[in-house]
Amino acid sequence: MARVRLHHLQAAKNEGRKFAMLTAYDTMMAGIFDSCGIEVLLVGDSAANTVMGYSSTLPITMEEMVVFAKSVTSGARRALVVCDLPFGSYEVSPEQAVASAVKLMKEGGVHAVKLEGGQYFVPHVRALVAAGVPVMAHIGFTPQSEHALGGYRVQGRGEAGQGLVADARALEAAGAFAVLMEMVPTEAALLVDESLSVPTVGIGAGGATTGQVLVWQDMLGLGSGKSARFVKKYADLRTVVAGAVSAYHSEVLDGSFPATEHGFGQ
Ligand SMILES: Nc1nc(=O)c2c([nH]1)NC[C@@H]1CN(c3ccc(C(=O)N[C@@H](CCC(=O)O)C(=O)O)cc3)CN21
Ligand SMILES: CC(C)C(=O)C(=O)O
Ligand SMILES: [Mg+2]
Repeated sequence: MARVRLHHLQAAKNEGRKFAMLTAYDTMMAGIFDSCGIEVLLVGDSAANTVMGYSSTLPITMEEMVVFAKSVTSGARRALVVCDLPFGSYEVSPEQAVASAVKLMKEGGVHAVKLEGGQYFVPHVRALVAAGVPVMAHIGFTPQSEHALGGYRVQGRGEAGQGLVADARALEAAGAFAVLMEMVPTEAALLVDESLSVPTVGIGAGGATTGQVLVWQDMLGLGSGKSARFVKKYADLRTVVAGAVSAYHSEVLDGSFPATEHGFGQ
């Protein structure tokens, strides 16, 4: 199958079809998701949480993102691979944004980048697009600004919905190929989607967006503890993994693993 390209995502919007996006951070999971037909893989800075154990996405570095990006692109044959620009790698200037994106494309092999923020980042998006870097914009709840936003909370309620529309339109005009919305009211996301020609992607943004995205450890039930309202658990991998690992553990202790067939003859 040929690579998913930007115009395929645009065609989905134009023709009223949907596409699915899922995070990936390593080559094996990327390969599985790709073979399932997931259109877009996101090398999310959520790797800071899901892989590295940080409590926010702020600490992850460019060097670390490059490692995850390389791992994902080596496992993805068909999916479009989008990589988050991590906190601190683009805000300073359009030039900084281009330098960071070029590194992720050159060393990580990704096809596009995603950056968090509204109208303020129009010059950054313009510079990236001019340099040949496809950009997905991320508005609504932007985890890299959790301290500025005052915590993990829904954005764009009431009057603020118009602010989302203004941001989204400005980012589209700057050349963003898609706009992702995180934790915004369903009605606000619908309004944004209707205001844009480019596709939208949602996480906790209702069903009106062209695309949906989830963090894979959330949707496959690998994590412990309570997950966000927008997560649907499609599997309980934590229980599956714990069961298998416990069986291995007890078989090693009681000597039933390895059996004869796991050993080599003379
Ligand atoms: N594992 C994981 N899943 C994610 O979806 C995710 C990350 N990590 N890291 C980066 C960002 C942060 N995100 C998150 C994480 C948690 C909530 C959350 O706990 N939401 C609560 C409270 C919402 C509120 O108070 O309004 C919820 O119940 O949805 C939201 C967004 C989304 N992203
Ligand atoms: C939650 C998604 C949209 C993301 O940005 C990430 O996984 O880092
Ligand atoms: Mg992210």
